[in-house]
Amino acid sequence: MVYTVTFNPAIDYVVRMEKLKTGEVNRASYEEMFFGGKGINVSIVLNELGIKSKALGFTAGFTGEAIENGLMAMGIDADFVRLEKGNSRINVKIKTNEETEINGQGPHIDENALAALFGKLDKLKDGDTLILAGSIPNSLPSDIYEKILQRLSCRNIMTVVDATKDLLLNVLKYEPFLIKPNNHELGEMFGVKLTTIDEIEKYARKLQEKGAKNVLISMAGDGALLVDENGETHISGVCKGTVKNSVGAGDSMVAGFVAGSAEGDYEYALKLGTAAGGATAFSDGLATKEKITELLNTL
Ligand SMILES: Nc1ncnc2c1ncn2[C@@H]1O[C@H](COP(=O)(O)OP(=O)(O)O)[C@@H](O)[C@H]1O
Ligand SMILES: O=P(O)(O)OC[C@H]1O[C@](O)(COP(=O)(O)O)[C@@H](O)[C@@H]1O
Repeated sequence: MVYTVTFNPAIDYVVRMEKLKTGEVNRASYEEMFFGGKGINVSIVLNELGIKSKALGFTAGFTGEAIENGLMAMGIDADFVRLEKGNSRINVKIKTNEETEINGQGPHIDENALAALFGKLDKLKDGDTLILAGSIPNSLPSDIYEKILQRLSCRNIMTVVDATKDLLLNVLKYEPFLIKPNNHELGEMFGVKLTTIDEIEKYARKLQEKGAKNVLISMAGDGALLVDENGETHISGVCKGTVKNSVGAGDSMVAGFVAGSAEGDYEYALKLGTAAGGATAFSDGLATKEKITELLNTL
């Protein structure tokens, strides 16, 4: 069974306008809402690819209820811990000729709620896959992902971590199966600006030296680089199309890679991940199976 954990689910409120004028009233030419947060996005795209997962994490208030109902309507199995106070986030994504995002902090997660999540994670069995994805609310310490992996380390569970900075660096010693920072996040972790593919590979290998098995570096419109667990480097192709909304492209890539590695080798996993990422970038919402297949055939 595949489990995703989203500590900080969100409703993604996407608005389009020609130009964003700060300090003025702006009127949107398009608006849409999507149920998101990184782990949830991974569950949605896995579902498109025919892989059932259970979405875990925390929800709160009326927005949390809407997220739970939305996932149920999509046929996604979820088992969130309901927080007593606050509301799940509404993340604002403003599309002009560039993308501006305002991601909320998220509700407070207290010790009882955290213990409830740990109780659910304790039920994972050998052979299960656990995908930890996204930021954590400020109320939690930055070693929370590390604590989860430490707790699971005596079981044979395949782990995927899509996070940044310390949240990611702290887990590497538990040898996650896959990590997927983007090229900017990779540079940020080492305090450097990465401009060439050789530099990106060099720093991806540093993450592997710290313990990660497969290091997948996404590079938006420039595709992705994978250093696989056998030490081989793969450079993806690039999908061609018109970008509509790249929110969730990284999560889609994670879902595609996980689905692909269950079916074939790492070269295929990278292709499916690339197609899924591109399919989301070229759609108003997340990737559909149809769009992923269309792009996969071009790679
Ligand atoms: N504009 C684009 N054109 C083609 N593919 C894209 C585009 N944006 C994203 N993708 C695909 O989706 C993957 C993940 O996107 P990226 O923006 O790097 O992730 P994140 O959202 O985590 O920053 C990329 O590696 C690429 O394969
Ligand atoms: O948990 P974070 O880092 O605040 O990110 C949450 C946001 O990331 C997303 O999951 C999209 O992530 P990506 O664009 O990196 O795939 C949105 O759905 C959500 O609003």
